[in-house]
Amino acid sequence: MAENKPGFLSRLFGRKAEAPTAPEPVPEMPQAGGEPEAMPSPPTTGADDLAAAPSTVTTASPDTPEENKAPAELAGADLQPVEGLDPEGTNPQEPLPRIVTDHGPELRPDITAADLPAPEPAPAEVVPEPAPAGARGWWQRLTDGMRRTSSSLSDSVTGLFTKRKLDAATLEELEDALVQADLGVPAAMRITEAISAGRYNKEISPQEVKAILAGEVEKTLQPVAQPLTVDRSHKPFVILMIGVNGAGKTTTIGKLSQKFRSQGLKVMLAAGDTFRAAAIEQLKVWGERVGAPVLSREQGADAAGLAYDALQEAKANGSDVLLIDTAGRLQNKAGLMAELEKIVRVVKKFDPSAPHATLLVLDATVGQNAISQVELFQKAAGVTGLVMTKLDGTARGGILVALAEKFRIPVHFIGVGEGVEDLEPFTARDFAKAIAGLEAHS
Ligand SMILES: Nc1nc2c(ncn2[C@@H]2O[C@H](COP(=O)(O)OP(=O)(O)OP(=O)(O)O)[C@@H](O)[C@H]2O)c(=O)[nH]1
Repeated sequence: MAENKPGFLSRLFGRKAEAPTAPEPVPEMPQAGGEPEAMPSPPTTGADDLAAAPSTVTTASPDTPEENKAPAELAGADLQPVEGLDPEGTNPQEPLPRIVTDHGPELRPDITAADLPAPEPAPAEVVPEPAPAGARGWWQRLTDGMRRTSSSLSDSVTGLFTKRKLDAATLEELEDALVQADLGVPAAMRITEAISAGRYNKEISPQEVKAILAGEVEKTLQPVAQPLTVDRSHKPFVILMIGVNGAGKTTTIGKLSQKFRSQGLKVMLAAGDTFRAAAIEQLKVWGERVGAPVLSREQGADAAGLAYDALQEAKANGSDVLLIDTAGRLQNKAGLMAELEKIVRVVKKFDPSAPHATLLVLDATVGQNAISQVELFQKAAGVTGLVMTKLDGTARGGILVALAEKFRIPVHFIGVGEGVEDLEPFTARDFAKAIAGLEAHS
């Protein structure tokens, strides 16, 4: 990673630190070497170190016109065209296909089975089995999940501060370790300065450094650590799930539904990722598992129309929460953005206050690239909250600190594994302690 930061010494001697203007997009999906087009899409593992795995990134050929190239923000997205899909998602004449509802009435009795194209068999998608309930406590799940980030930071701290005086070189190395863990330059500088304050040229124990680190991280995260509250005055409370493909939207919908169901809420799901048949199937499996009806149509159907019908049905059947899945890839960035804008517009026609929450799902393994994803989706759909997934698959968990510092968007949940239980409400103190490698009650 090439982030520019003034060194500790130069700051000490007065060179003014410049805050970084734009983060450098870092494409993070593993590349198996040069030409990924012909590769089949492998299942996403969440690990960021599988250098030998075939790439899922679609790379533009040199002949691709500039406007059709995938933007850096969609690094990791699998931008494949789907025949018959309106690329801009704006065709009002698009015929409405029959609605397939797993539980509940058919909404288009005027269209019969004979009108339908033969269903395309969807490739099977593995949906992880739920972990036995109560197998691990929340702290255990959090620290297990955060182990790669915390051990990388905590090893650096222990290595740097064991029986060593706190001097400029040590602080510089600490700053580098914090930047490597994706906390961002401003936070890394602030933390280093907090650690050096009043202790310069003195000995400081690794434990003390970790405590100061945790305190500073907590201060940054505190304002954004906000629970997702379902406002019961909206029935249904509509949650739009957005994010690039593979970020973990569908899985997070499953995990969230489980939480809502266990609170006694009636939940309905809309399979708005009509781009990929497997995504529709995956959502149905989750729906069955958590006991939530899923409204879906066939692959390639108009996602905005489906969202509208889902809202109508959720209202009719008294659902408390409607979760709408969306595609994370389309032909190009313009297509993806147009589809999201259209979904929001159409949902508002039914209920001007909806969507009541628009959650951007971010994959922690993409590191700094998460910053450009927030900017992109913010423009298209107005993000109200973040869910960060796959913190268990990366040492780059510090990206949440950089995001909090830059955007101040609420962070509701973090994903620390593939199981249904592995979605933790985001709390600043716990996350800060986990990242610094401290015990729960230290
Ligand atoms: N390790 C880990 N894996 C996760 C987590 N959340 C999701 N995954 C996995 O990430 C992969 C992609 O998740 P999906 O839910 O299919 O992602 P999506 O954003 O819906 O992707 P598309 O349907 O392709 O748009 C799946 O294998 C999930 O099991 C997490 O917190 N930790």
